[in-house]
Amino acid sequence: MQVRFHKMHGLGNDFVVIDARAAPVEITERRARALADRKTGVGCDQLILLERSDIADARMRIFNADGGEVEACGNATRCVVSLLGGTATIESLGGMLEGTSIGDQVSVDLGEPRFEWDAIPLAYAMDTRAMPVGWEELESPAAVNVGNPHVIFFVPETDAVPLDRLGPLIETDPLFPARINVNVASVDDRGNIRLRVWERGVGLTDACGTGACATAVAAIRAGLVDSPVTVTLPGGPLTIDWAPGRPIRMTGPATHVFTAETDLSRFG
Ligand SMILES: N[C@@H](CCC[C@H](N)C(=O)O)C(=O)O
Repeated sequence: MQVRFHKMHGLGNDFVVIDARAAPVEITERRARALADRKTGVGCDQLILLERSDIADARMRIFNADGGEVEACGNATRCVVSLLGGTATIESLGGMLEGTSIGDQVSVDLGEPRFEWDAIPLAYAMDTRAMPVGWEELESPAAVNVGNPHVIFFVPETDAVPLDRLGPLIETDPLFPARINVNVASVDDRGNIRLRVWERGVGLTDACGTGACATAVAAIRAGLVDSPVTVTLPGGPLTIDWAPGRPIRMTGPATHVFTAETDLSRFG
């Protein structure tokens, strides 16, 4: 079965986007994992499937490179808005999203963050501003759900953290029944944060839009920075705007790399 796909990225966090609004496409966990494989498939951090929606311009389904379907992806949301053009609404497992493209920049509204321990979700009750837990030098994280679950460690220097070793340990810790995205952040000043992310179901990525949102929200909530704040990831900067009781707004680039066709039956 031949399908057309778009290769896109947001600050290096890359996607295979299949537009299945006109003709349904079946994606299984095995097929998503095979498509995402960088050696034998097309290669991407996330596979994005666009379907028809009765309540929005499109329904966005997100599959991590390990094949698991998840609720939210900030960088992919910007890419999908730029693909749909102008101002677009998107239905997702994480909630209703809305965004606008202005040149190569896309601004998206990701809804309100959740802080309750069972909304993260955590295995048991604790204060999500500073949780009394730690993994080696990473201690007292905050947790925020921005459609998907994030834990955030504020550290003096992000590059000094062995995230490739600690990321998988934290992602799969029983404290996080849905697993978790792991963020390590350094606050440079009241307008700037540096961030590295170990993504659930993927590993280290060049950028994570929801990670930037969760980190900015945790830092604003802790009084460490002011909104809007620039969050700089290895792939580049995102601007995050948030105040309590308001939705999170993220602005950054969306890049279309190429459009091609592939035979889906190759991938199981
Ligand atoms: N790259 C994404 C996040 C993708 C989903 C995440 N790995 C999860 O499992 O929740 C982003 O830009 O937000």
